[in-house]
Amino acid sequence: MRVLALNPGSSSLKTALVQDGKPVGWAAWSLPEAGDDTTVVGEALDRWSTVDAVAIRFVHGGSRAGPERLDGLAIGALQRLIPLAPLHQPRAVGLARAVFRLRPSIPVVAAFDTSFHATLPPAATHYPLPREWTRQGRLRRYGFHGLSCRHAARRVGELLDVAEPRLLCCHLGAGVSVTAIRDGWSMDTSMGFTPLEGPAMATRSGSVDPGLLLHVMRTAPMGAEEMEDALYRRSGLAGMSGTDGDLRSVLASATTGDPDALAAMEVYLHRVRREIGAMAVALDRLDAVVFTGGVAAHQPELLARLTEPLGVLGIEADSERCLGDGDRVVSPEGASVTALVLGTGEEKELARAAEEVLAARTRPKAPTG
Ligand SMILES: Nc1ncnc2c1ncn2[C@@H]1O[C@H](COP(=O)(O)OP(=O)(O)O)[C@@H](O)[C@H]1O
Ligand SMILES: CC(=O)OP(=O)(O)O
Ligand SMILES: [Mg+2]
Repeated sequence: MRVLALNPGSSSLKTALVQDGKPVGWAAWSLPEAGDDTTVVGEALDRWSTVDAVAIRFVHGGSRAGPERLDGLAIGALQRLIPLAPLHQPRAVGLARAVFRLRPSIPVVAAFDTSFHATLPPAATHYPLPREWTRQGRLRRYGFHGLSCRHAARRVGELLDVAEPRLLCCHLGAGVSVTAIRDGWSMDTSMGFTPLEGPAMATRSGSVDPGLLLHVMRTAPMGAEEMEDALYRRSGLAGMSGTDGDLRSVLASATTGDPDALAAMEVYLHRVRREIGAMAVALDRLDAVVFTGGVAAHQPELLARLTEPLGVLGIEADSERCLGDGDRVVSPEGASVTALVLGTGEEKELARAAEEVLAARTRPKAPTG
């Protein structure tokens, strides 16, 4: 099956043609350079003319436990989740609508970041808020980067000779999260109700004391839109350093001795380390730590600096090994935890989801009686 995978991230739009599980074509844009949804989809469908299905990454799927085939009704339901993932969900909805417009006969499958975390233990999903707020089960922690985590768990299973591996998946892209995974199951994760919780990100604040936000609301009153803009688009590395938040820009400013950029890097690394520590306690032992996402792929030299103070958890990365290519072990010989850099497998997981959903639809029904 030839699946066109569409992966709208917060700083990029990645597309791939995946044939029988193997990516055979790839195109990516930095945002905001990518054209409008119809142009992107039109170009992809022209480039890879024979496509059996389109798979789209939706970061928020609410309580959906697995991928699903989209129709107009389903898109409408996903559109209602836009306020819970304002950097991602509008583009995913727009891409789906563009495929329907341009090629109404191609099946479109949505795969959700949140589905991987649908089985999180209750203690990891529940917010300590008034019962009246949480009773319906909607105001809870959902978790994100699930397609990336699923791929990381799959690769660790293939690469390490360990039964029921316990691993941490550190996704370092424009969004940043850390997830504890036990034998393929999510045990805890740093992102929550929205992809705003957790470490500092490219333009997102990550976790801040809610009391600080209350204070700001009182002293500099602003509406929800303005607060959303500040927390999602004007905070994180961008807000701290005065750059666009791309790690390349922050590192370039830090190299010139810019004090804000230097401080931003320290805060960024400190907050990722803190989440690594927090997630480790969701596992009864630690076999592996995976670094993935654009930063792990393109700034692997940062990983030795990131892991330097993590010896207390047995996590180490060797600076020479970090500089290698492809999926690789970066921990030194004899380290108690295997540290790996893995390519981000979201597009492969998208294609797999489309194959699963469409195979289930065409499979003949088992005879009854
Ligand atoms: N070609 C590249 N060269 C160097 N760094 C890159 C490159 N592409 C991405 N990055 C780094 O990866 C980060 C974005 O990660 P990525 O996972 O692609 O983002 P998204 O969250 O949009 O999916 C950027 O901040 C940048 O530091
Ligand atoms: C969920 C999320 O933050 O995704 P990305 O890193 O692709 O922006
Ligand atoms: Mg991404």
